[in-house]
Amino acid sequence: MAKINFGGVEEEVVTREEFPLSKAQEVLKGETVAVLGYGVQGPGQALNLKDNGINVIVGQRKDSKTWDKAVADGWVPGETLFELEEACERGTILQFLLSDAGQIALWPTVKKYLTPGKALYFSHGFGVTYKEKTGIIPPADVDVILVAPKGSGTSLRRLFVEGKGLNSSFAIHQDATGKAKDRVVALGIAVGSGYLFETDFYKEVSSDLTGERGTLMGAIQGIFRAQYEVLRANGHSPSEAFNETVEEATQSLYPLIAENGMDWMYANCSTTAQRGALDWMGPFYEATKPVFEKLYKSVTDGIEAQKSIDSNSQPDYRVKLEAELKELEESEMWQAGKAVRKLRPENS
Ligand SMILES: NC(=O)c1ccc[n+]([C@@H]2O[C@H](COP(=O)([O-])OP(=O)(O)OC[C@H]3O[C@@H](n4cnc5c(N)ncnc54)[C@H](O)[C@@H]3O)[C@@H](O)[C@H]2O)c1
Ligand SMILES: CC(C)(O)[C@@H](O)C(=O)O
Ligand SMILES: [Mg+2]
Ligand SMILES: [Mg+2]
Repeated sequence: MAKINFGGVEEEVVTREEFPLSKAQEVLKGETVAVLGYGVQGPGQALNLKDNGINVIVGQRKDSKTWDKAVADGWVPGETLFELEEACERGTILQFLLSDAGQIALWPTVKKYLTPGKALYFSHGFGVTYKEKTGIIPPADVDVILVAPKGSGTSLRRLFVEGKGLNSSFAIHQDATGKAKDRVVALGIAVGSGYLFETDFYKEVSSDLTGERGTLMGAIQGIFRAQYEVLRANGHSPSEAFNETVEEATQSLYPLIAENGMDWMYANCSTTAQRGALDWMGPFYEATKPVFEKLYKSVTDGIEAQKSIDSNSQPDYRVKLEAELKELEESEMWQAGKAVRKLRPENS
């Protein structure tokens, strides 16, 4: 583990320099990694593992769209693509990458194949942390490990192909074999992570549920919508409101933050903008901090997990989610966005 100073706080992390891919390949050479589920994380992790020379198979429900997607991605039925149950039998490391609600339904099947010495791998602390709600209680004689990429499986794959990597957290819930640390770090490197930082299942699930409901997804839509509506209500055109709210953020200013931090993005804007942003960051902070506190409490009280299980276990959960996404898509702001994207020079 490398000791790195993060803004004055020292953390031990794993980098690709100290744990190179060749070491990961060595650790995993006798293993069959079975990726169960081929939704968003499944393809990203499975394809990266395969391209990194790891022995990997995919388990998926036959006669499903995602089975066909797996075939289109090059997985071969009967060789590297199997029904879920057969993949569970063949795998020595079972990567449980069904949706969090789907994991509850498949758990009795997976459990049957968790013979001593195998490893059960998650990309979220959800199933194990909320065991009273999920029933996921692994047997004591298997390793229980986690690698949680900090981003979408789609980005995990895209960045890997570009020679980059998403950072991931890792955790060990159970070390039955004495090999859990090597196994989890090797998997973290082999799925295409940047650097790895250690956590535990509880901290992973509480931070992750907060982040996606907060700045990463929920808050960003809330704040974009609020500003867009104020501009529109005051007579600004959709073009002006969308460019000033979203397009400039994603195309110009956020990439500058990604490259060199907030101060550097500020420094590349006018002094007029800098003065105003420095004055207004306070009121926005004051207005939103209580919302983040409320959100974190809702997460740690288990309310967010319960809501997610209740709604995503319904037979028609996908149809309902799609209907809500459609509402977003059909809103004026995101319709304006569609028109703006079409007008980007690279798209016209
Ligand atoms: N989506 C992401 O990019 C992302 C990022 C980090 C961590 N994670 C975690 O990774 C895991 C997988 O997430 P995902 O978003 O890829 O999942 P997903 O919602 O895309 O579903 C994955 C697969 O589960 C299958 N599935 C759902 N219910 C099932 C059932 N009852 N029986 C059999 N198969 C079923 C679906 O067909 C699909 O192939 C979750 O624990 C999630 O929290 C996801
Ligand atoms: C990609 C995210 C939001 O980071 C992940 O946590 C998820 O649940 O999909
Ligand atoms: Mg999440
Ligand atoms: Mg996340």
